[in-house]
Amino acid sequence: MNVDDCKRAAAHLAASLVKPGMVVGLGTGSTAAFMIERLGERVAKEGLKIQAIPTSEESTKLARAAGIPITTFADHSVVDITIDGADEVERKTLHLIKGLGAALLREKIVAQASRRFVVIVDVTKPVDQLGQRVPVPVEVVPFGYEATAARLEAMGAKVIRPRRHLTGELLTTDNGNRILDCAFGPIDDVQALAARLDGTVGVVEHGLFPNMATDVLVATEREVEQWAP
Ligand SMILES: O=C(CO)[C@H](O)[C@H](O)COP(=O)(O)O
Repeated sequence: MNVDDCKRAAAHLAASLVKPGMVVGLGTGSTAAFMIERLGERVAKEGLKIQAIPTSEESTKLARAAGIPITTFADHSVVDITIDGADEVERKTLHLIKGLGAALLREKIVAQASRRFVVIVDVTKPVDQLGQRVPVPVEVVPFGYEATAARLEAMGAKVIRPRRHLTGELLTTDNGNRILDCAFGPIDDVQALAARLDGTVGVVEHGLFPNMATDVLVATEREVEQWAP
């Protein structure tokens, strides 16, 4: 199995947890895309009746193309289940880094409103300590973002301003904000760092998701492991 096969296996298992009548949060990224495709098949073939709240414009497009009905928080304040990918999962705690696809703000709003938050990853994502492989993406308001970046650097981060692959422009989120990728290295106290980022002026939201996952499905070459906190 290659990485895409692993992502698909985790995505399909997660899609099987969705039951008729549920409001479903749809994550963003390549693993979530397999899950959206599978839910679309269930809607078309089994007549599965669900309503979905996507976490990005990209996932909204995929859901529409897959024939999944879309709803919003104006009609549903609680989401039954959200299924989303992650960039790192800390093995012991199941704390997450998310948002390298720039959708972290909507992802966190939807995850926080969910009864169940199922994270789907391939075997490359679990780590012993968050921050050991990837930076923490931080969504910041455009005004004064250079000053916010300096603030984050003073907190010990190496800050990278990601650009769009094709155009080279600075990345702008679906919410019109900027992303700063903040490499802190291995993070000893995830909740303390999350609190410091929460308290930083100019920061809208960050990609640390401590104590949020209710289930993590990790696809290895042989099976999909199911982890719970
Ligand atoms: O948080 C995310 C997007 O903001 C994604 O879930 C995360 O980047 C994982 O993506 P992929 O499944 O493509 O590896």
